[in-house]
Amino acid sequence: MTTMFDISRPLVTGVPTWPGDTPFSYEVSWTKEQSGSVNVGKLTMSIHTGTHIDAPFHFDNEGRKVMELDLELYIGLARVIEISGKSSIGAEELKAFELDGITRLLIRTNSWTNPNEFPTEITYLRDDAGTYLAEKGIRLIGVDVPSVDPLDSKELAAHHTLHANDIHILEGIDLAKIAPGDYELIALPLPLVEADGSPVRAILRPLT
Ligand SMILES: Nc1ccccc1C(=O)C[C@H](N)C(=O)O
Ligand SMILES: [Zn+2]
Ligand SMILES: [Zn+2]
Repeated sequence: MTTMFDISRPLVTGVPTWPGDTPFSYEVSWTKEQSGSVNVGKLTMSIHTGTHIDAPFHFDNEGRKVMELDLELYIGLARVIEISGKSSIGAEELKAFELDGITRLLIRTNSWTNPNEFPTEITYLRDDAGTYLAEKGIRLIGVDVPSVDPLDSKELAAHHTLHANDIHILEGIDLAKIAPGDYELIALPLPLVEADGSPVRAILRPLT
């Protein structure tokens, strides 16, 4: 019996990053031979690599940092819906789904087709998605792509509208094997006091 689905993208040398962003690197900087007792690893990465959350400070200098976010939102009942083959998603597409009573919504767009390369085009959220989801009571949105906005967007309309409606953002989850339905989500950020986001280990557990 499957007790959990790992929806995190593996963090490994060569993992795709935003063009021009810091490459991911893990190295043993102090070997067992050198230290006499242990291997000690060193990690270098952009926070917006693989599966991660954005804190509002990422796109708003006055915005909250990771430690100020509400941890409760990253654990609990989440609904997975699938909306494939669209260039963008807004209120119109979302209206087709029953979202009453749902706090966390994960959207499987299937638009990041080759996980070994950074995508050139993704399904993004239109401006009216944030207002519609807020009306429905959604507080966390998760997507299977690196951004909720178009990849070349500078205005980041979806990020700002979601934030204005107090909807937290989870990006880069891997939903390729996840059937639509309800699950328990766990995707906790690290206690990075100053940070604009955090990598997360995201899992879904079937409801019992
Ligand atoms: N890391 C970057 C490097 C360059 C340009 C954009 C980004 C982003 O992270 C944007 C996106 N809004 C994101 O939250 O993932
Ligand atoms: Zn991000
Ligand atoms: Zn983002």
